[in-house]
Amino acid sequence: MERHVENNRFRQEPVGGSGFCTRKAGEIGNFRQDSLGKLVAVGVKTLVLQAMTCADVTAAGDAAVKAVVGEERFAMIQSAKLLVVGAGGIGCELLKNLVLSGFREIEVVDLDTIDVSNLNRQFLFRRVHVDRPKSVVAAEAVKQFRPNANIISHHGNVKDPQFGLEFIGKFDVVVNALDNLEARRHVNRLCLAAEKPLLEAGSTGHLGQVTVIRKGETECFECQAKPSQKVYPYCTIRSTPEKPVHCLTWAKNLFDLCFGPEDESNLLADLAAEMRKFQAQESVDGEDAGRRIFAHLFEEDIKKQAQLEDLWSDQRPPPGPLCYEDALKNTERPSTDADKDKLETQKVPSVAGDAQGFVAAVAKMYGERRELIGQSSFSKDDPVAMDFVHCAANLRMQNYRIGRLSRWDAQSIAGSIIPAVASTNAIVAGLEVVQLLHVLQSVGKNMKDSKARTVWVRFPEPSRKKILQPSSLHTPNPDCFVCGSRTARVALRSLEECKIMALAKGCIQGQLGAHKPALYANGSCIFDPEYPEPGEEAEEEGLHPEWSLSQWGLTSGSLLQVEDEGQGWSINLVIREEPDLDEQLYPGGFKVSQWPTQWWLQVEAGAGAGEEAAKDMAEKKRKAEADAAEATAAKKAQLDANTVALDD
Ligand SMILES: Nc1ncnc2c1ncn2[C@@H]1O[C@H](COP(=O)(O)OP(=O)(O)OP(=O)(O)O)[C@@H](O)[C@H]1O
Ligand SMILES: [Zn+2]
Repeated sequence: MERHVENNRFRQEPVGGSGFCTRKAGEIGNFRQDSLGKLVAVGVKTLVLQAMTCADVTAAGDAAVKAVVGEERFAMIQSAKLLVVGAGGIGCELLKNLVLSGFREIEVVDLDTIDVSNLNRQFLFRRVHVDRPKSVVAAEAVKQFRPNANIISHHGNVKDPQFGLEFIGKFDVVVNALDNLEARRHVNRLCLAAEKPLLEAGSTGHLGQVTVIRKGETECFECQAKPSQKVYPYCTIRSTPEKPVHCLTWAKNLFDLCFGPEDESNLLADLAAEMRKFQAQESVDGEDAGRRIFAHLFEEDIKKQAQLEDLWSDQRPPPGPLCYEDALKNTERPSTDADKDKLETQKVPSVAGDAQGFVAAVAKMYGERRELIGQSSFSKDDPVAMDFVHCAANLRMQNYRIGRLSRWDAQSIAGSIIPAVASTNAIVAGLEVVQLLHVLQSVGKNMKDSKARTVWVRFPEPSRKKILQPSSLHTPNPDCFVCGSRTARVALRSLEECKIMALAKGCIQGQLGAHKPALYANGSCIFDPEYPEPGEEAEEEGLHPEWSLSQWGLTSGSLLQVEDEGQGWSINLVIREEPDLDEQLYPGGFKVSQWPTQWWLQVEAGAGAGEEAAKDMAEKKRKAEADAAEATAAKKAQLDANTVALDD
């Protein structure tokens, strides 16, 4: 039995009540909460599900669809050019629905290959397809339903440059079936820049959502802040873990620290120099490095932590160091009666197993993965990374007397996994097609006058016994830094200490979702994504990624322009030094907020200076925005000039 999971968490649930429009009889919201099976059977009047009953190919299918939607809509369906992003749980259902609904011009992008764990819910795939690209197999499969459909597949990351503005510009509508925030943010920005409508969808267990985004008319994907990942206080992770999740967070940071690019926002960045020592030699022996890292982290560092008397009490005893040889002797596995029905990965290993597993994972990184050292980052789907994190977290749990975990449980927690439900994906994909029809019919009209809605799938706690809940589309948030004011504030602890590369990576990429941002101050480029690390080439270009913000002449209140050409997105940043920025809440050293004018003024005025200060700030802000607009225009003119020169 394989584990089948997905992590499609994407949006907070609505607060309920206001904002939800009432359902009309016969529309998609007319379901009752009897069961999910009944849900699919009862009240289904949608085009999608009607078309799905027609398993047979081409003409008969087309005739059935035409009979349901009428000639005019059918012509619209047949000519619409669609881009589907993602061919996983929702994407497979979506592609099948689209071709059975008569759509013929479809391109699909997916970066992944088929894993055996996908087969229980991604019904276009079979065991023989394992390891083949999802986009290619999905396109082949749905073409069998409708051989007259023109389906083009792309095996690649939608963030790659070939899927930029020009590519997106070819389509009438983009339909997302993704599972992660970064890719969604990226496609959102591309669609805004290319002025193409976007259908956004996601599911988490029994919850799902579909919504419509059209520039200037509806909220974009980033108009509302997304629930951010839970942040644990730095000292809990670094010194006083109490729960397995604290140790797993530590281990994920450790993996990135050991095998990823330099990152000052890593919670264990203070260990970087020591870890680099283990990697310093040209031909590091992986096993040896593993044992030395083991001794450093689980024995020596723990001894030091145990000596910090202030941290420990009777309720919280100091951690116990673990030496490698002793760990190898501890071969007993904690087992229960229930264990006999479990898979091996569902059982907790012995401490010896964890110690050997840790060293083996390090050895693999230095063996078959050697050329990826310095470029890797933790993924729950990467077996070597997951082995490393599971064993490292368990060894730390042993240090701190916290109950260790099976690999299964470690993977669930480390990947924030909520099991995928195939029915939810099917419902969400069906709703996407319904909304797609509304969007196509709204071309040239105001979105407000269309039937397009955000629709929530809520189970097992539906609102007023309705599992499907439509709500009106919201107008854009004027303060949104992506589609609205385009100005954000970043507070940082120290301009003196913060390097420009840390700002670009930790804050502008990590928190603001930029893909490859270039940073400008006073019209000059101070960070170029082509030269993200210090080196001779960067220096030749007059760039110094390792310089601090004060070395670049920035002061509290300075204005920066961020340009992300790949995303067709730009933003103005006002930076502000806040030495008291809470270290626990903002371990990366940055706090980002949008530019809600009133709030800014209140904070500044509230700091004591009264109305005068408020006026002063308003004037400063006006000037800052004018400067920003001017600088952006100057940069654009410069870019245009460059383009002409190159073309010549
Ligand atoms: N940046 C991206 N570019 C292209 N495709 C992407 C990108 N990010 C995610 N995807 C694709 O989106 C799909 C999402 O599908 P789904 O949520 O079912 O995830 P999964 O990877 O198939 O399942 P699981 O994560 O549970 O193993 C995946 O096929 C994934 O490869
Ligand atoms: Zn927005």
